[in-house]
Order: sequence, then C-alpha cells, then structure tokens
Amino acid sequence: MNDAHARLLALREQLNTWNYQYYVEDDPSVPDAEYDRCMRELLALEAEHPEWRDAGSPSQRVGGAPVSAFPEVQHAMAMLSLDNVFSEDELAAFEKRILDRLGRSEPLEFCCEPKLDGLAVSLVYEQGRLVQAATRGDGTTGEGITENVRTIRAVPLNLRGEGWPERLEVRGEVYMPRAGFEQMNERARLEDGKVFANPRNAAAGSLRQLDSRITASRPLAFYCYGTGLVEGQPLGERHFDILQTLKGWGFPVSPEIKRVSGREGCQAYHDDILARRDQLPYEIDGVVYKVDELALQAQLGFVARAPRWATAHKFPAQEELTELLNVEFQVGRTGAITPVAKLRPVLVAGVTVSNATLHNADEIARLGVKIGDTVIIRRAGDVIPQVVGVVPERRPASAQDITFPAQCPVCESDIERIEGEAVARCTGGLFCAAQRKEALRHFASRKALDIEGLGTKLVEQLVDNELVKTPADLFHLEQATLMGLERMGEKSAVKLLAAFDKARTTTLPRFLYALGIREVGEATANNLARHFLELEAVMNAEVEKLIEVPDVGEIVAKHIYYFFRQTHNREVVDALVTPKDQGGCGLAWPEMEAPKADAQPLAGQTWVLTGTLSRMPRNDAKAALQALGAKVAGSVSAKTSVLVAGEAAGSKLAKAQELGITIMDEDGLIALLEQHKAI
Ligand SMILES: NC(=O)c1ccc[n+]([C@@H]2O[C@H](COP(=O)([O-])OP(=O)(O)OC[C@H]3O[C@@H](n4cnc5c(N)ncnc54)[C@H](O)[C@@H]3O)[C@@H](O)[C@H]2O)c1
Ligand SMILES: [Zn+2]
Repeated sequence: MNDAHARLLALREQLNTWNYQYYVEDDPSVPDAEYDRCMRELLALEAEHPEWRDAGSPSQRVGGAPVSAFPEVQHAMAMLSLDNVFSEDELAAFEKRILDRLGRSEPLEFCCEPKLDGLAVSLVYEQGRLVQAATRGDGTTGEGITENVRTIRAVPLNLRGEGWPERLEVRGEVYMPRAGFEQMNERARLEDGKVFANPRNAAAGSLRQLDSRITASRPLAFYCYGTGLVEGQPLGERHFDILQTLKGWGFPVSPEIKRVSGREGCQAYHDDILARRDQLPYEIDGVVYKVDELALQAQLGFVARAPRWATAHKFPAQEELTELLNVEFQVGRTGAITPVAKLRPVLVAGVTVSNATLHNADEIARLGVKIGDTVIIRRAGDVIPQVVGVVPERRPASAQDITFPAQCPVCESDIERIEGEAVARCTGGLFCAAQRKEALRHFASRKALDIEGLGTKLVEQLVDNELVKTPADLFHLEQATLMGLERMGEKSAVKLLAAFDKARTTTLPRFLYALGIREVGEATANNLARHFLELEAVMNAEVEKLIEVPDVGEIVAKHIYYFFRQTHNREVVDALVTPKDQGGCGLAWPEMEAPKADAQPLAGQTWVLTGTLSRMPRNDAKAALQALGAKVAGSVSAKTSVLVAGEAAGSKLAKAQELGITIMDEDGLIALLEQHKAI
C-alpha cells in the first residue's frame, strides 16, 4: 500500500463519518466547503487510479442510511444527488460532455433553478391527495415522514384544478426561510434550546422529528422542482413546462426559475442569482441547470449517483474553517461588551474574514470554544460573520480557555453582568470613551438637561476633536473653541453657551435621568429623587435601600449601585455639581421637599397585589399605594406587610395565609385608598 492509497482510504473513512453526522444526525462537524474539498480530492484519486474504484465508496453513493425510527419507504424511482461545477470552465466542460454524448453542436435549452439549501423530499399523491412523504435516504430507501410533512403549510394536501394523474410523485426541497431560522435560534438561545448552525441543519432537524407537533412549530417551507414516477401520460415534454403545470395544481414553484439557451445563458443566470443571493429570503448554495427536453434527458441517462443531464453550479461557501487566534472584547456605545473572535484570515462567501462575533459569554460556553481551536465561521446575508461551531478533533494541546474580563478594556470600570441577562456591560457610562457620544447625546436630550443646539452632529464633532470627554467638559467650552468647529458661527456659539448656562439650573430628577444609568428612565429617576431627596443619598445607597424605591427592582438597583461605585463616574458627577467659583460646572437644582408624614401613611410597608381586581386596574391600585409611600412587590415573603387578594387569588394567597400576613380584599383596599384620598 502506498501513500496515495492510504490517503484514499482515509478520505473514504472521513467522508463516511461526515455523511453519518450530516444525513443521520443532522449535526455536521465540518462545513460543506471542507467536505467538498475532501470529496474532490477523493474523486481525483479515483480518477487517477481506476483500479481502486469501489461501488461502496462515498463518491458513488447518495446521502445516508435511513433511520429505523421512521418507516422505510422504497422509492419507485431512485432519488439521486447532483454533480457539481465550481467555475465557468467546469460549466463549459459540463456542456461539452452533454453535446458530445448527444452528437450535437448547437446550444441546448436549460431550465435554471436556485439550489435551495434544505432537504429533498418525495411526495406521493393518489387521486389528488397526499398519501406519502419520504426523505431521500440513501436514494433507494427513504424515511416515511408523512405526518411531519403534512404540517408544512406550503405542501398541498389536496391538489387543485384537474388533469392530474391517478398517482403522481412530486419532488422538491423542504427549507427554512432565513427570518424564521434567525427567530428560532434567538428563542432557543434564550430558552436554552437547540441552536442550529445554519438553516439547512435546522430544516433537516425539524423535518426528521419523531413528534410531528415539533415539526409543526418550526417555520418550514417548500419548493417543488421536479417529479418522480408519474402514472399514465407524461406531464409534458419539457421540464420547465411541467413545473408550470405543477404550479397550476397548487405546488409552490420558485419564481426564480428560468429557461435559457446554452452555457452562456446558464452563466448569466448564475451571475444574476449570485448578485442577489443576500436579498433572497432563503439560503441557496448555488443554482441548478437541467436539460429542458425530457427526450434528451432520457438519452443522457444517469451515472452512479447523479443524472448526466443536470448539474449544480455551486456558490462560494458561506461557512469556512479557520483558526481562532485570540478573543478581544469590544465595548458598544451603550456599554455592552461583545467578545470578538480574531481569526486567521479566511475567504468566506467571497470576502476575507478576520473578525467574527462570539455574541456573549453564554454563547462561548455553549460552543465550548477555546483559543487555538479550529472554528466554523459563517457569513450569510447582511448578518456579521459569526463563529457557529468548533471542530473538537482539531483542538491543539495548547488551546486556552477564553476568560471574560472583569474590567472594561476601554476605561477599566467594572463590568457588570446581571444574572439572567446574557449581555455584560461596562458600568463607566459617564467616563468610558466607547460610550462617550451616546452618553453626551443622552445628557443633552430634551427630557434630560435639554441643552438646545447640542445635537448628534455637534456631539460627534466635539468628541472626534477631543474637545469633550465627559458631560462636565461641556460646561468649560469657550466661545473661541466652539467657533473653530464646522458650521459654527459667532451667533450659534453664543447661543450654545447660553443653552449650557440655562441647563445649569435643573431638577434632581432630570439630573439623575441625564446620567444615563442603565434602565433608569424618567419615571425611575423621579422616584429616586422623591425617595432620597438628595443626590448624595442616591449615590451612597446600598442595593437594599435602593430596592425600597417604588418600581426599583433588584436589577435596576444593581445598575444604580454599580454605576455610583465607579470612581470615574463619581468624579464626573462631582465636577458637574461643584459650584463654578470652586472650578466646577455649577449644576444646581431646587431642594426636594420631603413629603409630609401624613401624606405617606404606608411608608416602610411592602404590599403585594394578587388575583383579579374588578373595580380598578391593577396598575392604578399599585400607583395609588406607591403614592401613599408603600412599596409594591411581586412576590410574598416574610417582609410582606399586606396582601391584597382579588378574585381567583392562588398560590400567593396560600403563602400569605401560611406566613400569617394581613390579607385584604378589594373592598378593603378601596376603602383604605378613599380614606387617604388616594383615589
Ligand atoms: N458538512 C458535512 O459534513 C457534509 C456531509 C455530507 C454532505 N454535505 C454537503 O452535501 C452535499 C452533498 O449532498 P447531496 O448529495 O444532497 O447533494 P447536493 O446537495 O449538492 O445536491 C443534490 C440536492 O440538491 C437539492 N436541490 C435543491 N434545489 C434543487 C433543484 N432545483 N433541483 C434539484 N435538486 C435540488 C436536492 O435536495 C438534492 O437532493 C455536499 O456537497 C456537501 O456540501 C456536507
Ligand atoms: Zn468602559
């Protein structure tokens, strides 16, 4: 045995393993491009050494063995695969082979079709009713998946019109449109469900479910592209015309199909579809050319695994393999930290990719990826390239874990990751250079400090020219500096300075809102101000104290707490409120008045509302209780003061009874609110 033979055997074994993962488990471990490279290498070796050919070689076989969980279906006519061409030259060779075989010289007509990336199915209709659906399987024997296919709305259960044969077999592709695929994965990520690498795996995995209710819940679609065994008269003489007939009977046929002449027509079709690839609502991995005349198809016949009269012209692969060199952490304009994979540059769908997103820490854990790994990169449509998989067999001994930083790589503030939230964030909102523009824009916005004339464009200029780093710098800008900016005359500079001056007098709620603390909107800022009365008190409050504020839950409390624990943020706040004569910005507001004691009769109490209230909306009841100083919580605990139980109150009522907590009905609540004039 020489090297070439050993290589041939290794390739066959490798391809068999990949076939099993792809066709049986719907879970490939390498991208198609890698599979195709190995297949081409095997084909080349087999062409060079006819003595090593073997009917059992993966180069001679279709698909994978059917899974026994489904009933076996014998195909009346084999379901074959397609040969491939990857270039204009190979397309020319394909045309020449056909013309030579037919002994012709003038160009032939071809039906051109998009090659949808899904799963081939055979649909059998008797008397116009769908009676059987099957996968391709190994080409001869497929899996009976009738119940699952019935759940796909695009597949007609009963044919329309008339003239269909007694028994008709139609073939086509079940696929998952891009949008449905993205949504399904997004949900799966949130709910810890199965995340699919690409729409083809998602379609295959969804169709080959033992429980057809699962299939029904998946966004599958179908396009028909041909027929299998047809009883009686042929449906037509030309493939394109037959597809039109099928369309008339209710089968969805791609609107992109086209009849063209010769390889030039094919190439033009290829170029047009490739240019529009990203705009199509589904994924395609190429186009298919089929000799249009059935009589010629019959003359050409088949080879082992594919017809001679058709070929697929493959597009550049959307998934490729490369090495993960490092991971960097980028800070977005709102502080979100995104791990970015630094890759050994690789060509994906025609573009060199050297960065790809890893989304977040959960995704890194889900992929189980390490630095040094061979990873699968996917670049499809307008979506930024992403790492969708790892090839575990190719992990080097030197592979290193990815560690999520605890400090922001831009400003070194703490990174906050709240339990239950996928995204980690930098807490240095007022100081972090990555968040600067967003922070300033928010600071100046109408509901914040309302600085007239300080719009997005001006913020960009001020930041890009490094004139302003934090909101405090705004109040030290000078007229001469402003006048040096684009489109800024003396008049507008003077006006802007006046606007800064005006903004110096504000209110505590506006000021708190302007700081841009995550999830602290206007209403929360208002509640914070009314509760704590002074800025200093908000800044120093512990999480437990913050939770006492109406509408502040644990997550928001933590956002506020972490924000004020960042030295840099505090420095900016100090600079803003330090009087002008002491070198500060001089922001100030009228003192907040403490609510009169009797206006807050429920201060310090925690109330819980449960069941249905029939006389007032629950939100109104909540607001009225808060106005009286109560905190309204969502769950009953030992700290609960009173539980208001409406109709059909359930577990919360039971728990309150168990804990011996005061229980009040709706009438009692309304009497109380009326007594305090809260409604
Ligand atoms: N990543 C892996 O591990 C792995 C393993 C096995 C196969 N694969 C991929 O699958 C390919 C081989 O699979 P295949 O045998 O299904 O061949 P194929 O996907 O290249 O072509 C045949 C299939 O194309 C589909 N098709 C879509 N539109 C069509 C149209 N208009 N007319 C006719 N057919 C149409 C049908 O499902 C048909 O069965 C490989 O080239 C490789 O890319 C990948
Ligand atoms: Zn930062």
